[in-house]
Amino acid sequence: MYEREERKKIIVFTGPDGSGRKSVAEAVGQTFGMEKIISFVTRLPRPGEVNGQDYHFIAHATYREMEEQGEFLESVEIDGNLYGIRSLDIENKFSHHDSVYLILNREGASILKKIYGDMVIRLFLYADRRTIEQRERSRGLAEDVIAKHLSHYDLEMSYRGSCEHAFENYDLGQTTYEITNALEQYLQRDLVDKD
Ligand SMILES: Nc1nc2c(ncn2[C@@H]2O[C@H](COP(=O)(O)OP(=O)(O)O)[C@@H](O)[C@H]2O)c(=O)[nH]1
Ligand SMILES: Nc1ncnc2c1ncn2[C@@H]1O[C@H](COP(=O)(O)OP(=O)(O)O)[C@@H](O)[C@H]1O
Repeated sequence: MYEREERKKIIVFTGPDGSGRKSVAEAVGQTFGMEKIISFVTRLPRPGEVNGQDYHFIAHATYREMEEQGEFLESVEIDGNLYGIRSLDIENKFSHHDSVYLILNREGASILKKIYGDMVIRLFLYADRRTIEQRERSRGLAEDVIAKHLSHYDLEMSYRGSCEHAFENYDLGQTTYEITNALEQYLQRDLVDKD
């Protein structure tokens, strides 16, 4: 039992918005057979976002009810929207998988670290502000969203030194390769033959 608990890991992808956390997390998640913990959010879905895949998109009142019931492990407000992780989701995923991953801002990452300690590995991704701005624009994000994201840039960047690992992300393939190598020490690869 103790040995199994030791194997359980929570991989947190953090860093400024637009640094590539989601793109890298999806690739690395597949390699290790890790399950993503999907957050609940009160913001509206953007074009292309899928409910239950990107987020659980819920009404503000529903979020508050869940919060009152004590369902959230952590809950934060970002630019007027509420974001939270349900405790039950982590427990359920852990009953079938040894490792899970999340994409969180610095606040969420530090709350999880406080709760789960050594089980949490924080991977900090970053790129320079100009590159991030260009990426977000070519991704088609609205100008007001880009501006809000950039307004958090310096604060998010200041979290780098607190994280277990940090990766500059300019070449997606290279970053994914480096993160996969770094995670080998914590996780076993999903060695299922996909041919
Ligand atoms: N603390 C915390 N942060 C979250 C949660 N879900 C998402 N985030 C982060 O909060 C920020 C949300 O920004 P948003 O404009 O919605 O960008 P998105 O990354 O495209 O969804 C991003 O940095 C997310 O990674 C959560 O449940 N808790
Ligand atoms: N190394 C990279 N080179 C070029 N574009 C990238 C790279 N990494 C991510 N992107 C692009 O940048 C945008 C933001 O990436 P995303 O993974 O959504 O970031 P985050 O989850 O950190 O906000 C996306 O359009 C993505 O395709």
